[in-house]
Amino acid sequence: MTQDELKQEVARAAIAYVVDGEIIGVGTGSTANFFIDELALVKHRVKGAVASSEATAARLRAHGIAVFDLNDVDAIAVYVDGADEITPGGAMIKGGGAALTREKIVASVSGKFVCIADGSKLVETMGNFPLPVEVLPMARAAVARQLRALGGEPRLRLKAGSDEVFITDNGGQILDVGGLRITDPAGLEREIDQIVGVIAVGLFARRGADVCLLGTSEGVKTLTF
Ligand SMILES: O=C(CO)[C@H](O)[C@H](O)COP(=O)(O)O
Repeated sequence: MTQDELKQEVARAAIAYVVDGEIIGVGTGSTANFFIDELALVKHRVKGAVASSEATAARLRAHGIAVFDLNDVDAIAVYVDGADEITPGGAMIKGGGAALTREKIVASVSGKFVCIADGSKLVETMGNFPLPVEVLPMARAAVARQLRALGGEPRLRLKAGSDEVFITDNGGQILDVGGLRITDPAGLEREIDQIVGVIAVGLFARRGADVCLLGTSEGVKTLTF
């Protein structure tokens, strides 16, 4: 099976977690896009969705799914999103698609985080995938120095195929931090969160996944944490 077929399988499996009559939290990225397309097939069952990015909001609306502002929503039962890496303990690196801050906010008010990922995302120790850190543009160099002091190798994210700096939905910039071997995800998350100028770090350890639907050649495996 191709990686895209595995993503589609887990996206389809995640529909089992949709709660009737509720507002669903929806993540960002190619796997989340497959989920949105599956959600569209059962859209009559849900009240609508809270989106973790402008791209996700646009895709939901294109399918005729109502998009709610998080400020108008008290609680979200289920949040469905992909990951760049996930450990057997449910900690994740996210933000390859640059939506880490809004993803973290929506996940923080959600009762259950359902991670959907192809099997290549499961790792014993995170860090092969450069850790995204969203920063205020004026603090970029100062934050980068502190990330270097933690042993990381930050690189400013550019727009694909261009020399222009990538700007997030929030007006932030992203430092992709290579060279880390993340043996204490919650500790590193806390440490990076404390750096002044950081908007959010793409480590989801203190609020990790509750369930991971992992796409493998033997079918969808369900990991619960
Ligand atoms: O965190 C994310 C976006 O900010 C995505 O969930 C992550 O990058 C995985 O993406 P994909 O489903 O395309 O592999």
